[in-house]
Amino acid sequence: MQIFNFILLVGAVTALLLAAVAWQRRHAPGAPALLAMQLCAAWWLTCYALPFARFVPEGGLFLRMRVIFPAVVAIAPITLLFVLSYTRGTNAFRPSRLLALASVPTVVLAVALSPRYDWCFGTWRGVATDSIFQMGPLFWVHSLYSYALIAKSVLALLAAYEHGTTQVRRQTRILLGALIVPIVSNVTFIAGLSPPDIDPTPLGLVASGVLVSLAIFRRGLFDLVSVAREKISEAITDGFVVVDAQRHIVESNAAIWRIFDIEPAAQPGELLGERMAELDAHVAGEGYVPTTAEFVHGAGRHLELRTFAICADDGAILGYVLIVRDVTDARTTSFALEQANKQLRAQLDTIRSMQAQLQEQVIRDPLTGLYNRLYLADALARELTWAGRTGRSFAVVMIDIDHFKSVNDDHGHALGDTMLRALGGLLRQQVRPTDSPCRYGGEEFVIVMRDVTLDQAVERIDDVRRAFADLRFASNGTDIGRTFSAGVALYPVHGNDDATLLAAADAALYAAKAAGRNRVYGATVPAPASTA
Ligand SMILES: Nc1nc2c(ncn2[C@@H]2O[C@H](COP(=O)(O)OP(=O)(O)OP(=O)(O)O)[C@@H](O)[C@H]2O)c(=O)[nH]1
Repeated sequence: MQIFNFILLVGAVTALLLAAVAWQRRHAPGAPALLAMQLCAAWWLTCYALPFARFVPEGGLFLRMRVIFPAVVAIAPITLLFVLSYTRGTNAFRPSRLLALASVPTVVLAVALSPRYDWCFGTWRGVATDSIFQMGPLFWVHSLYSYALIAKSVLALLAAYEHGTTQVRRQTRILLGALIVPIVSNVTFIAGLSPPDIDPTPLGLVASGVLVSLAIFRRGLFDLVSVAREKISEAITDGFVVVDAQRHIVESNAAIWRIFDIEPAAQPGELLGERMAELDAHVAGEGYVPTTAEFVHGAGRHLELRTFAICADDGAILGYVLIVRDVTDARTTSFALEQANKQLRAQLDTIRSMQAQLQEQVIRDPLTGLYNRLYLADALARELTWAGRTGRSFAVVMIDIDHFKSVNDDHGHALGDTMLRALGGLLRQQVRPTDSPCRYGGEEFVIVMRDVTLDQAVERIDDVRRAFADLRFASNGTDIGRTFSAGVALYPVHGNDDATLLAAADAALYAAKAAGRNRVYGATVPAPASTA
């Protein structure tokens, strides 16, 4: 019996040592739960090792049971928490889940410790060391609940084993052993296979502690994973911070503090909003949605933020991961590119407008500003197409200033130019936007007039004729003026192509000149439309 007690005490010390190791690695997934697990085991083993029956002969064993109870009821839920945090890689749990896990043990503990209802849990028959424990209904509720949780833990470990790496498989193999040994010893006790006054469950816990030490020290249960994670998190240039559902900082890497240029959090648990308010806004409030955002921090630092929620199986949010990338360089480059693009676009606009100017120069007569002969060819082709398609008519008018040679000869070339410009101005003013007035060459002008009858065209040109005849030009103290003659041909009456129409208009002009000048003749109407 003394050897048995000695083994239990050694087991208790081992459990305490394991709890100390777990405390040192308390940020590793599973370490806090393992710490609690080992404290329970140490408590259980110590109570078992102490000779209660010797101190209190009457009911000493029952007293021992009562002192052990907190550890007995807590160990299965804590084991499940250990396995879940190890397999999921996080120590974060929803409070409602923790409460649900604690509910049955709390009720069992309350009933078992109450003197009135303690029989529900079990009774001791016999006296002192010869007593035998008779399990009550609550004992079975507690046992079933504990076994359900342990079964869930075993299944979670098996799943981790199935999907895990070689390293994880080695660890889970040992952890499965550490779970199964106490189960076997406990089943032996419950099934009555062990001596009635000896519960081998604590011995199972001792063996379990030995296996867990093996997993920690030989298989790097916490070290390998956390060291690798640390190395990776410090090596990556993106900053990250992990917060719980209440937005307390759980984990972060050096890059995030570098990016924000602030002192790292001394220890986990600080509020994100107090350290990095810009980030907090993206995960605060109801109705979280994953974010990809860009914002400017401090003096022109461009930061790109991505957020993810960490969710429980039922979708409830346990926390958030925020990843921040400094994209200042990329933005500066793209800004420079944008500027260069702007400049290029401005240059392109200049080239385009110069091109348009050149085009205008190609089709314009520089003296009068009217279209030139080159444009006339295009205008006539366009009108022919339009008239052919619509079945409408158009007129071709040819104008020639009368006795223009004498203006040059008697008053100088400059006055001749002024007169040509004046007629150009008149034509521009008096024709419709759809008409095309052109300088045909020398003192000859051609106008293409869209959608007119012959009479309308003659009438309009006659108005211009009168206006031009009224113009006076000063020369050496005297006023001089000139008139023009014009011939009008109509599509399709006088021709179906440009050459025929121009020839018809020219013939009418010739007739007008021959009839005494200063008049407008329609091509088919020999009689003058008007005379001066
Ligand atoms: N000032 C000036 N004169 C021009 C220009 N182009 C042609 N001329 C002159 O226009 C005159 C044309 O005269 P003619 O063809 O003989 O005809 P006209 O004197 O007008 O006589 P009719 O047409 O028969 O009434 C010539 O003296 C050309 O030198 C020009 O751009 N500027």
